[in-house]
Amino acid sequence: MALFIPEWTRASGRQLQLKRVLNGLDEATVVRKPLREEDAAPELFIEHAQRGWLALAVVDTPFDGLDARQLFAVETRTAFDARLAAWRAALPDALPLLLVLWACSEDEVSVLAAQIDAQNVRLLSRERYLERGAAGLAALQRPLAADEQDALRTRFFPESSIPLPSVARRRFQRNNQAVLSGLFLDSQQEWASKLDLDLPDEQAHTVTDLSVRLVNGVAGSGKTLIALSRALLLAEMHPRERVLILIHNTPIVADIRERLHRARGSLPSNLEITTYSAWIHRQWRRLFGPFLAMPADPAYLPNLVRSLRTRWPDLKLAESQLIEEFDFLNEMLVTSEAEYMDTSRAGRGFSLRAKERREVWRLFEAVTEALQLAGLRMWSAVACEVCRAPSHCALERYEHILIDEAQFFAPSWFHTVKLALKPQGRLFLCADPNQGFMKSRLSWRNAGLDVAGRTKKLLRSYRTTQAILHSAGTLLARAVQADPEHYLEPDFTGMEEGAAPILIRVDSPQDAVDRAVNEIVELVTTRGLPLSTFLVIYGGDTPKQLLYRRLCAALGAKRVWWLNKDKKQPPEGYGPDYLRLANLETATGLEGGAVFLLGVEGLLNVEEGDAREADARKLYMAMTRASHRLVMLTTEPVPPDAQPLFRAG
Ligand SMILES: Nc1ncnc2c1ncn2[C@@H]1O[C@H](COP(=O)(O)OP(=O)(O)OP(=O)(O)O)[C@@H](O)[C@H]1O
Repeated sequence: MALFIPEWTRASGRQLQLKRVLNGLDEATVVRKPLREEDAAPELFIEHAQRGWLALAVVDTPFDGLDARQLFAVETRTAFDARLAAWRAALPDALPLLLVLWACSEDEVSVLAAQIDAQNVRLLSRERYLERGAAGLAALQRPLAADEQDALRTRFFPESSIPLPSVARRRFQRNNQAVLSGLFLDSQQEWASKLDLDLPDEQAHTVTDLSVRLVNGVAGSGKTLIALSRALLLAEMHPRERVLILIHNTPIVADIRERLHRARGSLPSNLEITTYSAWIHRQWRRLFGPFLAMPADPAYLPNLVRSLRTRWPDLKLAESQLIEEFDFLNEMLVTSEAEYMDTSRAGRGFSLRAKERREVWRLFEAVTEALQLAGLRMWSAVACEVCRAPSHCALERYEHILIDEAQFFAPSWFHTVKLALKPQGRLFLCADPNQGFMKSRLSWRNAGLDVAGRTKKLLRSYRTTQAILHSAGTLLARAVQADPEHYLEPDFTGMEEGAAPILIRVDSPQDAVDRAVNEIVELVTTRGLPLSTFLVIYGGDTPKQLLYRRLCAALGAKRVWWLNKDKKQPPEGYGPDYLRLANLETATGLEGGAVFLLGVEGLLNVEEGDAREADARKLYMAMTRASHRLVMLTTEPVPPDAQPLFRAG
């Protein structure tokens, strides 16, 4: 069956008849309806990679109103001629236009056909349209030149153009023929971006909880593009509705804003793109007042835990584990000891016996209370406090909330997001379970989201090469359980082969810094690559200040955008060319033509268990940031089974 973009959810009787025929077209066919009210737009466009294009318009005027010989039809006939001329003028000459004259018999259509001299127009009665069926439509389609297709889509479907300039190269080919122009979303992406645009009224009333959609896609499959494209479209279609995009990571938000600024200048005033953290702080202040205080000293909380835990001397967990568990309790919105005893801790990395759980709960209560007395809270408690506020009237509300990187959102975060949706508001999630999953193996259902039957999977990566994705995927598969909710198998069809990641063995973290900087300088000077091609990701023991200083010394003091330092904007504002530098923990969503990974050896050589899985996902995320060249610098030998996945540097 053909792919309808957008889906036809609200079809009238006439449209149902029209659709019955369209349904018979094969699945390589796309049936698009223009979203904008425009006189020169026919009702729909049919596209097929081989057969080409066909425009279709339905004309309701009866024969009496169209027949040029009829005395009283002058006005309606003139209007019809003007419309036809407008359609033809807007369409490429080579694109056939089919007019279905819904209210005319076949004989009447023959009379009218003789009166019309427009080029490349075919008239059919409703009866003939239904009779000829999908095969009749297919026979009318004609190929268009690439520039004509681009012009057509730019005019009638501008919302499907790619909203961000890419810093990575495009990787796969459409039908193994023409290389994608890179101007537009592919049909699956476009379909996802236009889901539920016209939820019918009856359905809207039956949506009891909320309307949610999930796009689950492998790294580089265009999830961020889809979210942006949809948000821009919604903001334009509904200028009085508020649209919010939330992303977990600060650097990717800054990066997107910079790229959007380059591509479009300003954003629509009803669209906001922000980090969850900035957003929830704002919501908290709206509910509780201006003073949202958290411990300023990073040692405050561990010290507090250390002093209070003496009441439970049998508790053997490290302070860091206890704090992690408190975060879990906050994120799961656990309200009582009994509830905690019933909560699944699957994937938590360490087990707890019932007695330990009880003690952890009591310590958690004691810590929370002590913080409260000091007017403080843990970061993870902010969302919780918003959820538990006596009234939510002061919250900002939105008609549409879109979440990118939803795999990193905790249940309490989703809860706050739902509270901020207006009645009948829509939630749109993009996630890659391969890159992590809510810090533990939770399901969407655990997070209070029913995505069954409302999930779209994207398995092809535009960003990276087969070789890089294969290496990253194989390392990940060593560690994760084959659970479809938490692992997506990429589809390599049509992707550029590329070369395996480069592995460089060095003696120390300082050597890794020197070598990476030298390699980058070499590529910049010998190949003339712009700095924006490069993304340097550091983890673990990398001396980050040294890395930053060396990069600045080699490339220019203001040419390095350290995303964890200059959090909002590049050092000299938007415009100049920058190399980007990011901490491993906050590199999600970013991309680079050439990516250098330092300090990730700890992720390769990990023990069995849940920590191994979390680390493997992190490494997968970091490796798949690269579109073309991936260089990994390590101070330790790579495990023998992983060696064939790399080439020596
Ligand atoms: N249809 C397309 N045509 C050309 N390039 C595309 C297309 N879709 C995505 N891309 C490019 O692929 C890269 C990855 O896209 P994007 O960042 O949206 O993917 P993602 O799924 O969010 O990735 P990740 O989850 O790994 O961060 C970008 O450079 C984007 O411009």
